[in-house]
Amino acid sequence: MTDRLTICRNGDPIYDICMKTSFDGLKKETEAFDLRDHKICIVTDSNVAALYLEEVKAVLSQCCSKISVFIFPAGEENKNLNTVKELYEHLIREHFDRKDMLAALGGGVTGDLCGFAAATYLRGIDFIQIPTTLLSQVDSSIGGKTGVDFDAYKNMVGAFHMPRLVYTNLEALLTLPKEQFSSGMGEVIKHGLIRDKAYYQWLKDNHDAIMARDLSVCREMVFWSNEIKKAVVEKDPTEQGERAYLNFGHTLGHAVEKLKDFSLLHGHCVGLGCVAAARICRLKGLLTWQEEMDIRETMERFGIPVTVNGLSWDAVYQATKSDKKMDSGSVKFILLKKIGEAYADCTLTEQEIQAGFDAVSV
Ligand SMILES: NC(=O)c1ccc[n+]([C@@H]2O[C@H](COP(=O)([O-])OP(=O)(O)OC[C@H]3O[C@@H](n4cnc5c(N)ncnc54)[C@H](O)[C@@H]3O)[C@@H](O)[C@H]2O)c1
Ligand SMILES: O=C(O)C(=O)C[C@@H](O)[C@H](O)[C@H](O)COP(=O)(O)O
Ligand SMILES: [Zn+2]
Repeated sequence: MTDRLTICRNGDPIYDICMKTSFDGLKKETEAFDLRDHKICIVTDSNVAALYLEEVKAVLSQCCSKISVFIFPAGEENKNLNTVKELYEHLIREHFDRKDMLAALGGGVTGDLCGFAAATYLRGIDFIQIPTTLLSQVDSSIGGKTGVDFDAYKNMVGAFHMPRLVYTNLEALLTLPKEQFSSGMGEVIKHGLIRDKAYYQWLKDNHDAIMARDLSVCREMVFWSNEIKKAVVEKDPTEQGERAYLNFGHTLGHAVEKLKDFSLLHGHCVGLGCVAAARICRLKGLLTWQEEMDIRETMERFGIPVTVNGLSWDAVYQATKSDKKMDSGSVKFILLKKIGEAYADCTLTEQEIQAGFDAVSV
């Protein structure tokens, strides 16, 4: 199996996704950018810094004249404009110019935040993604969506800004806490549900090896998810249409994430949102009862909570309507025509959406 995918636009290559089992190959990949007279700022969070910063710094310093480091406290609650402001201040202090580069070393929080700073600092500088969580390896590092939360509204401020490279070290999965691994599985299962029934089946068949983090099976999984995301974002890079399918599970998921003050993980909220959406699909006659239950049980088997407590429907509905996915006043909801095929529905009534929420609310 090849260890590389290339993201293209109109048939022209834009950037590569490399899947390796160490950070060593970063040297060769970044040499291509000829940074001998330029600087790189590694942006990372406090947890990842303790694990991987020194190793990555040592590799990058072989092909770049100066390495600078910006470390912020880990957690979704820091994916905001305050942290971006601190990063801008750091870059100004360190005299970063348009030819210098940022490197996002970490999970989706780091990638989204660093990518947004790269999109806006000096009207845009280059950045690379070095994703270290399952979620960031399968989803957030690819496709150029960058941004931060604003007033706890998810990704309310952002930009499309493509990385120059995505360098995935699968071995980083081995240090990931269990709940973070299962959070990534929420997005992985989503990929199967919206686009590829065979992938969904393969995930169920390989449950034990995946949860044991067998790296050869994880590699196949990351590759398969990357292929799905590549196909979607190449066709619709700025979400004019089909890219919205990647938002399956997110409409209610984002509302829960916000209302729970980010105490629940993103991928878990997405999984919960997929279970709620599956109920709506079943009530609309698109999925059978068995299929709805299969989706619920699959999420549970991969460690994703399928219930949430303490949320009122009114609060959830208000938060849902304040998310970005509104279309001329209606909530744009992603549903499944069948397992493996998504579509966007702007006609759901409040009662239909509430029936979905009832499937997960306790
Ligand atoms: N841009 C996109 O297309 C996109 C797609 C999906 C999700 N997202 C965003 O991604 C974010 C979630 O990303 P995430 O789940 O990676 O969260 P995260 O970045 O907060 O990482 C999760 C936790 O794991 C730690 N960590 C990271 N790598 C580790 C490793 N190898 N070993 C041990 N610990 C490690 C981090 O320090 C953090 O505490 C959300 O903000 C979500 O909105 C963006
Ligand atoms: O890449 C996309 O497009 C996605 O929708 C992937 C999602 O998993 C991700 O959480 C994304 O950030 C959500 O999109 P948003 O526009 O609602 O922020
Ligand atoms: Zn997501």
